[in-house]
Amino acid sequence: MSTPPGIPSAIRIRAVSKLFDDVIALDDVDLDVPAGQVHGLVGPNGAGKTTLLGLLLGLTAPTSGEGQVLDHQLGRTHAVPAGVAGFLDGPGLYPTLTARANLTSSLTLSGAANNDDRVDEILDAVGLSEVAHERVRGFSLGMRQRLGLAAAALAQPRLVVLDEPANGLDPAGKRRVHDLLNGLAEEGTTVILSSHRMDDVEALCSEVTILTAGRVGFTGPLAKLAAENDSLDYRLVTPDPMGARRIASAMHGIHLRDVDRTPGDDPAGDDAPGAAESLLLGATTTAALDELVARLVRDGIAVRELTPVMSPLEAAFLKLTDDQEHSQ
Ligand SMILES: Nc1ncnc2c1ncn2[C@@H]1O[C@H](COP(=O)(O)OP(=O)(O)OP(=O)(O)O)[C@@H](O)[C@H]1O
Repeated sequence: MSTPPGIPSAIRIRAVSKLFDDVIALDDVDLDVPAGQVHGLVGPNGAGKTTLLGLLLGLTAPTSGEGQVLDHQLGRTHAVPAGVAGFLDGPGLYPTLTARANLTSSLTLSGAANNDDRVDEILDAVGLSEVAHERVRGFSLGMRQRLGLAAAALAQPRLVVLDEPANGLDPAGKRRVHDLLNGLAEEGTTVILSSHRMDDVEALCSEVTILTAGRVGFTGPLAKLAAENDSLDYRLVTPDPMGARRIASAMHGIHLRDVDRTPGDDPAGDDAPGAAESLLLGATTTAALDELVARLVRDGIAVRELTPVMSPLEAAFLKLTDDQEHSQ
């Protein structure tokens, strides 16, 4: 998906390949990320995600192709390019310094004036105020992740590049990280993050790039991914599975997969009136699904639950990965 007219581009990469000896880590990659977007990068192990993030951070240069990251040409740089912040393989922190001292020293290193209020604010945002004066060497993985993110945000970057930012975080820590990243994006910062956690990517990102074996399998809005899926599977929970089956089987765009009784839904036994069963069905379009619900309701068949078995992102991820495995 190219950057819409009028919106500045944060990342514009064209035909980039990266080889490590005879290993093709990236193969003819194009990528456009407009300023202010939270963009997800997903793909199986070895797909080239870290290599791509490394290029954005100036850690390595492409073998061929070209690209612009903020105002810089893609290439190996001595330090992370101005305006860019982030980390690969966990944040670089000083274990013998306190959390607070890590942040103030990262400000000093970046040449910015010390700003106690901003440091306090950011420590609070990542939920580390209470341990601000403790040495980082005693911190858990999740606490280090949050402190690394705080250091990245403190630099007031225009682009944040993150590898698995929610790694090791408990649900509360994850929510704080999500809030911080969304806050950065609202202020106009572009965020690009790589993750194996599809739920994180779906919660945070408006657009996603799926890499398989170094190539871009899909890039664009998550909504487009959903629309492009041939068929998604849904679980329908209803007390009248036979009635629902009859209606679903007569409909275009709906495919019955199987019937299975939902565990724990029927404590009174199989013959209990109103016992709910779940029906697995595929829907080729959301319109077909809407029509199914309308018909069920019209026939007085209760719909207790209708949920996707797999998200569009997960489904696309698996399909692209399968296609790639079969083509090898
Ligand atoms: N420095 C390197 N030297 C040699 N090969 C490398 C190097 N870095 C990456 N590779 C290879 O390039 C390919 C892409 O690796 P990369 O780490 O970018 O994938 P990834 O998508 O980040 O994987 P993961 O999800 O496992 O972190 C892999 O085959 C990897 O072995």
